[in-house]
Amino acid sequence: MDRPGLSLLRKVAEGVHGVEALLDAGGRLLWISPSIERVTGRSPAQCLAAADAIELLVVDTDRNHCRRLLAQVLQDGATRDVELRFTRADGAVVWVASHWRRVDGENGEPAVLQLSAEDIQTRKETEYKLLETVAELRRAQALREHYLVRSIDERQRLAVLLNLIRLGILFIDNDRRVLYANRAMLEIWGYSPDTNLIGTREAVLKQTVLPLLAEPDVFLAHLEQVLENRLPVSEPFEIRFRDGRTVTDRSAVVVGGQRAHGIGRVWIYEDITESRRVSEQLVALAERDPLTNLYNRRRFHEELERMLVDAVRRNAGVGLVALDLDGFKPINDAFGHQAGDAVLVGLAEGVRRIIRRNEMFFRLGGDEFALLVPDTDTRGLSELAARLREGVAGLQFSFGGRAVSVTASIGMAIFPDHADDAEGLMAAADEAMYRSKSEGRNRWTFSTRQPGEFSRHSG
Ligand SMILES: Nc1nc2c(ncn2[C@@H]2O[C@H](COP(=O)(O)OP(=O)(O)OP(=O)(O)O)[C@@H](O)[C@H]2O)c(=O)[nH]1
Repeated sequence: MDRPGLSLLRKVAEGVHGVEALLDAGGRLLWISPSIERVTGRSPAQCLAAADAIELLVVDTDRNHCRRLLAQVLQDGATRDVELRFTRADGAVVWVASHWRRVDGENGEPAVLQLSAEDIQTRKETEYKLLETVAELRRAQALREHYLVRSIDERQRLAVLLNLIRLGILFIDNDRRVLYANRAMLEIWGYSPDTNLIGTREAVLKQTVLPLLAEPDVFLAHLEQVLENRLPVSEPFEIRFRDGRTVTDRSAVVVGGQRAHGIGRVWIYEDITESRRVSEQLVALAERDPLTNLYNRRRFHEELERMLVDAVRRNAGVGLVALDLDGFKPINDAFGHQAGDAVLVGLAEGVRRIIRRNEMFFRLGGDEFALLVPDTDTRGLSELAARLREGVAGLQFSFGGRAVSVTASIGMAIFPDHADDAEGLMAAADEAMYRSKSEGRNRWTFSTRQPGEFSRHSG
């Protein structure tokens, strides 16, 4: 090639955009294009002055690979393309796409290596970002799947649990549609166990359940009160069913995870029929005499105290009537215990018929009875006593073909005329009753005590 052609070629080589370099077999730099300065911040002169250009320009982890490539390309003449990293003068790393090619010398000159390198840093950064984004997406996806599996498991566990418990659970969403109902809810409200209520409107539910209720209007008013007032938690409400069941309901607004306002309302139903029956039975056992079903001595004391407090507040009188059967033991002895029982039951029924609704009759034990009479005075109590005496004496029994009757000795005292407390009143009525006994039985007697005169006449 002639000289002008050579200088033109040099100009072209020096003006190339990418980096072009020539290296000998020892890795020494023979020539490098000025573009190296744009890519690495090092001038061609600095590069040429370096004893080992690979060490100067290539990051340490890629250097050995470069040296091997150099040897291989020079040896077999096959071109190679590889992405590697250059180090910049400021310490930063620049990715380049490099092309390695052997250039054979003319006239016996040794072959040299032509290295062409394109700056691909921007592309690499984009690639990295993309990879990071993909990795992030994969992690998020894995996490979502993990939580999905966990939430399905959780839901299964919850569904089994909710179907096992005896409380009815109903979840109504903000569109007033059923979102969830457990088995106990279906049972309480008379649905078959396989009914699917999900999506059913509240209004439709109402239509099916109202006919089951003893007081549908009361229930509707309760629903309205809870829903209109948007009560966060409603108080327990008793729902009475026509078949005799009693169910309580309570409800609460459910606040969603992300929404500040509620996402619906959960209703809890509890059938308390059985527990109510048992507790009523227990109360009855505790305060009633099993033979006559009259209130017992325990309830007598409670009522006496209560009536006295009430009487003081209202400035009224309370009458206490003590009633003891005459000659009861001989009935037991002659006709047996069962006959005695029949007399006690007959007496209870007979007295119940005589007394008014606000008067309370108690069996204190054995053949001993008591009556509490609110708002009374001497005259009222005398009239009652007369009716009682007659009523008892008029009771007719028949045991073993023999007609049997009983009489009662009655003693009376009035609060506050004869006593100013419960104990005093009982002592006064007892004393009067014993006077009836000692004066011939089958009669009624008033106490002669004065308030505060507790034990003067006792004994
Ligand atoms: N059949 C029966 N007898 C009872 C019951 N509780 C107590 N008694 C009996 O009632 C009798 C009460 O004795 P008393 O008060 O002396 O009998 P009474 O013959 O009426 O004597 P007076 O009151 O003096 O007339 C006793 O024989 C007890 O065994 C009961 O639940 N059933």
